[in-house]
Amino acid sequence: MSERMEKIRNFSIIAHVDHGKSTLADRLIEFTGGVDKREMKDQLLDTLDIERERGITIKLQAVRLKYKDYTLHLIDTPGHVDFGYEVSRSLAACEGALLLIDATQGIEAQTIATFWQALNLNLEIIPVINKIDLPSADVDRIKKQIEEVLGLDPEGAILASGKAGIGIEDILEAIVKRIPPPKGDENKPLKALIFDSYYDPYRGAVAFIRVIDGQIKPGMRIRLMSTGKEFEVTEVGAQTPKMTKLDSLQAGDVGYVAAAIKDVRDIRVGDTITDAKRPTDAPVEGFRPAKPMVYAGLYPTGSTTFEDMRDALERYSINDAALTYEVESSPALGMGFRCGFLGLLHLEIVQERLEREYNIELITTAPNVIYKVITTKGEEIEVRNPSQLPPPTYIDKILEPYIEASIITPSEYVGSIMQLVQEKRGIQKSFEYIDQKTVLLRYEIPLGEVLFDFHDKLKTATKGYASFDYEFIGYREGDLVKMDILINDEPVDALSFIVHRDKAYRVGRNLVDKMKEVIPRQLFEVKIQAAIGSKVIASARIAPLRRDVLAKCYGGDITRKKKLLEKQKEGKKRMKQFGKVELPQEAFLSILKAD
Ligand SMILES: Nc1nc2c(ncn2[C@@H]2O[C@H](COP(=O)(O)OP(=O)(O)OP(=O)(O)O)[C@@H](O)[C@H]2O)c(=O)[nH]1
Repeated sequence: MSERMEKIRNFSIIAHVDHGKSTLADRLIEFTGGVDKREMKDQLLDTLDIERERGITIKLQAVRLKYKDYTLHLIDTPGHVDFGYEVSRSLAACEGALLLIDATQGIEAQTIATFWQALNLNLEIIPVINKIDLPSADVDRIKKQIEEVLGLDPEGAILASGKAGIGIEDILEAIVKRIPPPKGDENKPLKALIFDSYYDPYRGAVAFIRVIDGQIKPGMRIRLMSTGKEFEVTEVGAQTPKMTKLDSLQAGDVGYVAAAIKDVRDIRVGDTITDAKRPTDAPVEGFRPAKPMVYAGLYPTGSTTFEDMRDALERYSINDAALTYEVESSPALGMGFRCGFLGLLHLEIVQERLEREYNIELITTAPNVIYKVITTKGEEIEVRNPSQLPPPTYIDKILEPYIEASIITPSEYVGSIMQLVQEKRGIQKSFEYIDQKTVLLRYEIPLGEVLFDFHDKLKTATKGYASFDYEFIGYREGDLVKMDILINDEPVDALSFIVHRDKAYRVGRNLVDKMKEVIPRQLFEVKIQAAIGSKVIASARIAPLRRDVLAKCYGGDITRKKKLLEKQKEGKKRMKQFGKVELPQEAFLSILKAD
């Protein structure tokens, strides 16, 4: 191994949400002199506004730090279950990981999930007990958990506080002493793993890479192995944390590559970059094309036209390779798009950014998972829109996606969790005390059930003390039926959904009640019905509005009248006209609260 490579360390910080990952990362950058305090604010690892507001990291990036005569690459990982594949690719670019545990909280669901991911990739794991500055920190308890739950030597754990700057040097020392340098061969043909990408208006689509073998420099012709597409490198560099140009990136290095690539979808996370003239014989293992898990319809409303929306989606998806969309037309909502997302958070982010950054007014239909139907002819069809479920006579069986969920909770809430999971058709797989007062539960649950308000209910049932993480485990048969919603006797296709037969009556009943609450009164009576096939199972009526709301203002105060009209206009936002009835956004999402 070259002397240069011996002085490189590549690592990530993995942790449950809020255990202090960003704060520690900032502190490491600050300590190693990357930036001074004043600059810090603008250069936090989280760059997008929405991420910062929500305190969630979505885009991973890689920062090069200098410590003594070592070069450290700190690779950021997204902290949400929607982005599990991205996390695994970022970890694949590392030789080690800091496993951060909040000393006041202890091990939580995501701690274990990311720990397993890192372990499966053979990373050197350094446990860090964080937030020891807090009076309620219980270091002994955490040490015990580290030993008993993770099977790691608790003596190797570092005590730290990112906030108070405690243990920062110990962490850096552990990184250089305990994490091995990268393996690889500078003289072999180029082999580089893509672990993230973003769109830069000046550079085009930019890939974040870990070079495994060989080197990459400007002028070189590169090939992306999953598609065979070729590009010429215009720039390579590293984030220090500013984007800093370099002459080359070599085996063991982490950095960015720009190659006048117009579309970020050409840069697939997990793909391998090689030299087009002298290609490597095999790509890095583990590539998987991004696969949406959740679909929803997005429809233009207000002054936004279908064309505006198509244009915005086109521009938006240049920067988000995981979003898929196709034109869909709904009898109720007109022309719109069926979009595929990695998960619910991803959906929310897309929706918010389209509204805020692209000024799009839109309505989203309730998200649904992808169902698989085996027809009586033995064909398999993917159903991404519940209204397109074939009629029962064509269906042999319906399959739905399942997840394995891990829930960590104080033991007093186990009873309420069991009840909740049972309502969600979960099957308990294991029950394990991780210390005297904390339990780890594993369940298999249909993913569709988790979309329906699981998170909030879990929070309520455990006063926010339980943590939750999951992974996809495959498709299973379910006794599922399609439920249609009728407004004034007309079915609204965009409100159809698929539900388990045993719960259909309860959900149908709750749904019409919820809709009754959110649909504003109109000048005529509105009838809402839930039906399976031709059988109506629940219905509700909204009494008509009295005609004299505005009349009252005539001759009266003009500003009051204006206010009233403005208020009505505001209320119109995110509404969709269905026949004569106006349906607000909440009506489309009522199903999420109906279980
Ligand atoms: N007392 C104390 N608070 C800390 C420490 N580190 C972080 N915090 C606080 O804990 C909260 C979460 O910290 P972050 O660094 O944003 O956590 P994170 O793990 O990056 O969160 P995500 O990006 O959402 O995954 C913030 O309010 C921090 O100020 C620490 O060492 N001591």
